[in-house]
Amino acid sequence: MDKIGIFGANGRMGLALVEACMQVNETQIAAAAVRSSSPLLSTLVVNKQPCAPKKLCFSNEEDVVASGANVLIDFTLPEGMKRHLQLAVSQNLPMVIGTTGLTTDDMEVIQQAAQHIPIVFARNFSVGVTLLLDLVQTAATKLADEMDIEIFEAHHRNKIDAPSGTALAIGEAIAEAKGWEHDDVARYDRTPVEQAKSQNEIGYSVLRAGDIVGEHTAYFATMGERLELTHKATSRLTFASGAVRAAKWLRNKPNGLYDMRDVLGLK
Ligand SMILES: NC(=O)C1=CN([C@@H]2O[C@H](COP(=O)(O)OP(=O)(O)OC[C@H]3O[C@@H](n4cnc5c(N)ncnc54)[C@H](OP(=O)(O)O)[C@@H]3O)[C@@H](O)[C@H]2O)C=CC1
Ligand SMILES: O=C(O)C1=N[C@H](C(=O)O)C[C@H](O)C1
Repeated sequence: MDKIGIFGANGRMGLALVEACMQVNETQIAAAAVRSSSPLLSTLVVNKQPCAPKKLCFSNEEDVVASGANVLIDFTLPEGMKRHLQLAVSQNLPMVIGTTGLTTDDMEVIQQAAQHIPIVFARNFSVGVTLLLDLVQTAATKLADEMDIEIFEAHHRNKIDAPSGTALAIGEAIAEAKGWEHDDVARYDRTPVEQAKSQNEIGYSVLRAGDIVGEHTAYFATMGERLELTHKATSRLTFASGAVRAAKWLRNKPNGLYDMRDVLGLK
C-alpha cells in the first residue's frame, strides 16, 4: 500500500493531490500537512470543521513522519520545499517535488539530497508537457537554423513565479538540442535596449490572468511560416494525478534524481 504524505495540503495543488490520491487504488493519504502556524491544523480536509476520529484532518508537518507515510509529495514554495526535503532525507523517505521558482542553488540542494533518497522532480507532471519536451527538441534540431524561437506561457492571477517552471524546462530542452547554454540565450525582457530579434536567443513572455490553469506555446518562426507547439492544461488534477503516479513509481527505486520521462518510460 502506498501511504502518501502531502505537504502544502491546503494549497491549490495540495487539494488536487488529496483528490487524486482518493481516485487511485492501493493508495492512502497518510498525512495532509500544513504549516505549524496554520489555523487549519486539526480541522477536516473536506470542510474545515473540527477534526473527527477516522477522518482526514490537516496535520503538522512534523506529524508526517509519525503518520507512517512511505512517500512524500511537495508542491509548496522553495523555502518550504527545502525544509520538507531535509525531513525526507532524515527519515530516508522518497519524495516527489513539483515546486517551481527554484534557483540554481535550490536545484543543487535537490541533487545533493538525491544521493541519499530517490526523488522525482518535474516542473510539469502532465503527460502532454512531458511529450512536448521531446517535440520541441525535434523541432529545434530539424528546423533551419534561422528560426526565431519564442516561448509564451499563461497562468492564473495567483501564480508568483515567472516565467513558469514549465516554460523554462521547454527553453532548456531547446537550448540543449541546439547545443546552447540556456542562461546565455534566455531573453526575459525586451524593454531596456532597442535591438532586433536574434536567431540565437530564446525569448520568454508571460501572461497572468483569471483562473488559467496553465498554457505553454513554443514558437519556431521564419519568413512565410510559423510552427507553434502548444499544451493547455484545463484541470490541476492532471498535474496531481501525474505526481501520484510518480510517487507510486518511485517507491523502492534506487537513490537518484528522476523526472517524468523516467516515470512514463520515455527515456
Ligand atoms: N510541477 C507541476 O506539475 C506543478 C507545479 N506547481 C507548483 O506548485 C507550487 C504550488 O502551487 P499552488 O498549489 O498553486 O500554490 P498555493 O499557493 O495554492 O499553495 C502553496 C502551498 O504551499 C504552502 N507553503 C508555502 N510556503 C510554505 C513554507 N515555507 N512552508 C510550508 N508550506 C508552505 C502554502 O501554505 P499556506 O496555505 O499556509 O500559505 C500552501 O498550502 C508552485 O511552485 C507551482 O508553480 C503547480 C502546479 C503544477
Ligand atoms: O503554478 C502553477 O499553477 C503551475 N506551475 C507549474 C509551472 O510553473 O510550470 C506547472 C503548471 O503550468 C501550473
